Amino acid sequence: MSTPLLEIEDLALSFAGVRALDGVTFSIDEGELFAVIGPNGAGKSTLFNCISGIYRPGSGSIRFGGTEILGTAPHRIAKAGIARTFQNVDVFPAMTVRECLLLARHQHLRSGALAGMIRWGRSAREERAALRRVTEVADRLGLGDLLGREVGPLPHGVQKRVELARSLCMEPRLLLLDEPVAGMNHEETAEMAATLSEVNSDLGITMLLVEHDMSMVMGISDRVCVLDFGRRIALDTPAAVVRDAAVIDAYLGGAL
Ligand SMILES: Nc1ncnc2c1ncn2[C@@H]1O[C@H](COP(=O)(O)OP(=O)(O)OP(=O)(O)O)[C@@H](O)[C@H]1O
Repeated sequence: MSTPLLEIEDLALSFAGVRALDGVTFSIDEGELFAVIGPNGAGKSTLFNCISGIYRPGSGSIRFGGTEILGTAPHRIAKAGIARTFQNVDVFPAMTVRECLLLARHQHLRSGALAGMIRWGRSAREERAALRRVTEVADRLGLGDLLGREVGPLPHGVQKRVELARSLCMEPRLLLLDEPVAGMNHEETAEMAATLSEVNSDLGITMLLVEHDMSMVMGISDRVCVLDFGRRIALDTPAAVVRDAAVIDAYLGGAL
């Protein structure tokens, strides 16, 4: 059997006595669309912040592609292939969609400013490749016609797409999606769910999704992990999780 892409083992983190994560263990295989759900305060965002290196857990282990990443700086974790989107749209409003995506893509350009001045040939080639990649991603996410538009005035649902596009421009192996359909209407939610499924199956990008919209989660996820008060109370297929008595009691009774 191949090594899982992400292995979370016995992860624990407390804030002033509050156990935000309490011995959480699970692993995600390459290519999976994996969801983490649970009531408010269950520890979902804390988990994301531990994986992306923003929080340092008190104990446990996080292995990515077989390598321990716990204690690694956030920019190195991003460079290693873990990208994330945020619960609240976090894009620069005065930038155009193209500028926004190029900025993300820049992380992958090998030439720095000085190298760019000395070896402008390679730098120019990389810039052209970056533009090509940005255009491809924008087209895939239905943003092709909006590349020259400023992000600020765009509708919320489109801004969420720009955020997704930005993370895809980093060519991640693992994408952490923090409430990708929060604040979206029914139609936008259905479109985003279809896009995430496509990106997962067509580009083979493994996804870890946190989301409160249960019909969306259950419709697109391969497996679902349920947290409650920082502890894992279930880990199974969507069909099994919706029938789990502990999950219904802790969360789904209210969410469905
Ligand atoms: N920086 C922090 N300082 C203190 N307590 C925190 C901090 N971050 C999270 N917590 C606490 O840790 C627990 C888990 O919070 P977390 O935000 O991870 O939950 P969540 O599942 O993401 O909730 P939601 O669905 O509302 O986003 C909560 O009790 C929260 O109050």
